[in-house]
Amino acid sequence: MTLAVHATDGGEGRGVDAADWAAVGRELDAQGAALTPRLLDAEACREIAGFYDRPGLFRSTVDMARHRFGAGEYRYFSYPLPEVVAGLRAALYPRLLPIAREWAARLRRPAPWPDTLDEWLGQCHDAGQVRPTPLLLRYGPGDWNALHRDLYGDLVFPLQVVIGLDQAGTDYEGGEFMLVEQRPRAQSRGTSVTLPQGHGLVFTTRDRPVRSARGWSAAPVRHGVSTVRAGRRHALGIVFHDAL
Ligand SMILES: O=C(O)CCC(=O)C(=O)O
Ligand SMILES: [Fe+2]
Repeated sequence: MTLAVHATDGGEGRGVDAADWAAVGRELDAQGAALTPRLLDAEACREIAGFYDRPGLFRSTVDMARHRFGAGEYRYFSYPLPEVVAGLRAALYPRLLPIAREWAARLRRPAPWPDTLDEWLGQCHDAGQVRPTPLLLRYGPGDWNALHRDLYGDLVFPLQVVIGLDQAGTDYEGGEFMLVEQRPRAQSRGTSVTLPQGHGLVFTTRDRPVRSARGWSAAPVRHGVSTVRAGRRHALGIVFHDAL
């Protein structure tokens, strides 16, 4: 599918402030996912992809085949996060917060998220969720990511962002980002998105409100990546709650 890109000025590289966040919220309601304008230029994307070769930046490496998560590898950053990753995480959080709160209100759930990422991470850390969750993924031919949810404890921020770091069709083939939404009392809906380099895709971490006969109900959402057929694909994943 093609998702609309929401920029207020059409400019590239203007970062988080250039996005029309109200439009992102509407697109999330309609599609369950929404693209931001470009957040990182090509050079920044290459630099971040290159972080993968610096094991000192990471707390752990996951062999996806070994855990039956798919095939390929990803690495969780350690604290302190590289400045660009920490900056994006802190800048995106307050933009997604109104959407998170609105969703909680629709679902009549508590909205435990404070105004700043630092305060929210403080709550996570007090609850024992102390390990950083931003991650860098590297896929080669034959690699894929099974449908999953990035839940690491009771404390959950309901939205997350993935940034594609390569150019689809040039750097790699295949490797579409996939979402599957389980609809209440109905068959599931699938959506695939080819991540445009440097743009963020905002999507649902656990479940999202969908209209039902009597108001709203929560539709569980899983995400994954289809098999990369050629080349190499990197993605930066930004999750806002930390892990136990
Ligand atoms: O590689 C991707 O596009 C998805 C990675 C992922 O699972 C995530 O960012 O949580
Ligand atoms: Fe994920």
